[in-house]
Amino acid sequence: MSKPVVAIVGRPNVGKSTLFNALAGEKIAIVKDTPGVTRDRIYAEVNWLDKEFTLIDTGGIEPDSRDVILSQMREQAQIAIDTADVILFMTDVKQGLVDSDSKVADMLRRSHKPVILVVNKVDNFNKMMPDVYEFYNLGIGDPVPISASERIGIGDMLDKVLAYFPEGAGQEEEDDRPRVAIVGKPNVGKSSIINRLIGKDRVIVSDIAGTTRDAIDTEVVHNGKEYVFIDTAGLRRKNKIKEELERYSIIRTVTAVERADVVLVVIDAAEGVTEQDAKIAGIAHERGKGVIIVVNKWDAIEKNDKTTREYEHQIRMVLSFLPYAEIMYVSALTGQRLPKLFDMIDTVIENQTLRVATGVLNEIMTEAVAMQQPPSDKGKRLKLYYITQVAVKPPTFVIFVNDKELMHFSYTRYLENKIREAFGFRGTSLKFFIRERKEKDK
Ligand SMILES: Nc1nc2c(ncn2[C@@H]2O[C@H](COP(=O)(O)OP(=O)(O)OP(=O)(O)O)[C@@H](O)[C@H]2O)c(=O)[nH]1
Ligand SMILES: Nc1nc2c(ncn2[C@@H]2O[C@H](COP(=O)(O)OP(=O)(O)OP(=O)(O)O)[C@@H](O)[C@H]2O)c(=O)[nH]1
Repeated sequence: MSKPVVAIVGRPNVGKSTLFNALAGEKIAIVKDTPGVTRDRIYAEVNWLDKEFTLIDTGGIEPDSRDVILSQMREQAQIAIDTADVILFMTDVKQGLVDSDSKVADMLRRSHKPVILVVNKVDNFNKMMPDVYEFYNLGIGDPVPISASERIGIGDMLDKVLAYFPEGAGQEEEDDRPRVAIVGKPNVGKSSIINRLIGKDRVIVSDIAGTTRDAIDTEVVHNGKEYVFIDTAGLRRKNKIKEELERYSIIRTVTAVERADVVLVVIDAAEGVTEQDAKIAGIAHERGKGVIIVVNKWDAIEKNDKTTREYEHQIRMVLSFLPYAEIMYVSALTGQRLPKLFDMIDTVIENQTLRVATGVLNEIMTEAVAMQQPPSDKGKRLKLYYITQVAVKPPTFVIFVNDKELMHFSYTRYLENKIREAFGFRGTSLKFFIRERKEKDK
């Protein structure tokens, strides 16, 4: 079972961003070299009483008239219904009950999704409770008073959220079939790839960006082995302003990537690799998933003996945070190299779950330290005592040192390269935690 998704829906100015920040806290600061992904606070990881969930903010557009507000709220609510396990429907005790609140409440009620009615800006519970009762009129359950800015009532609200999580949420899936998410900008050929892999036309593929349908999990059998493809093609919501479409596409990508072992980041060869591709790839990287960059429409470009190298160079530059990612050049149109994708997926999954024995790791570390002296500062030199692998998916290592401050990013990167030289780990990120240990308890 993957991490549950909680979505916030509500009118402008009710305090969604404030609650988002209160819940996400510092955790939203993500790896610095991943471009753009969370700067605009579309989603964050939240940890409450040892339960983890992904929080998404479905809103964020400045509305200018009543009609626009309502239509945007419907849109937000629809995104929440499509993607979330629990919906936080946020209202504002100061604005009181508004017509659009009732309309959205009707929509949420019909969806049969768990909804928690949050009444914000109740900065003083004693004085303001009578105003909160008015919200019972929405008919979607008990209003939960909070003050996002004063951080009152948030714990009780989160308890209610957690109560809706399915048993075992956030834990390892029993199903051990490889799960592969196909992500990428509109029109790069996601649907076409999956149709080719399945061998029949499953969905309508069209020339207009954003015209297909919602994500579907598809089972594909290759050489007698089952795979589950999670595909985000078809941002079928038309006539959207660019920002909104992008927000929606990021939410969809996040929720698909969350459920996957390996992510195929599809790029259009004819367009080349763009910043938007980097944003999407960054989501897979942040989450420590296996990553294969699939350069599609390889049939559509003119090639000579340098083309592949030039493409690779370009990709490595724009996606510099993903040096470990595998790259494949395919064509959904002709089927070129698509069957090879399965071998690549198998390899990446093996690498994601590879465990290296502690003895071997420490040999590598000792040798690496002998070859390149660890950094020092003010006469104090970094000492590395011990390394051990503590987790897989992604492979995660803990290094015990004398002083954390002395462990430079570049030295960690150097050790990572040494480990990769020995074991490859192609297609997967590696995580490192640095812990201090006093010399005497070594
Ligand atoms: N008194 C009070 N004000 C709050 C509270 N929470 C948020 N606000 C204020 O309400 C205003 C709107 O808050 P935001 O968090 O930006 O609201 P939002 O829903 O994200 O707004 P949009 O981005 O327009 O959708 C800000 O001025 C906040 O300071 C609260 O608990 N009490
Ligand atoms: N030449 C060429 N065209 C392709 C290839 N793959 C897809 N296309 C075309 O690219 C367009 C978009 O393909 P889709 O599969 O709908 O793309 P998508 O990524 O699923 O798009 P959305 O549903 O908008 O997210 C269609 O016109 C396809 O025929 C390919 O390998 N070569």
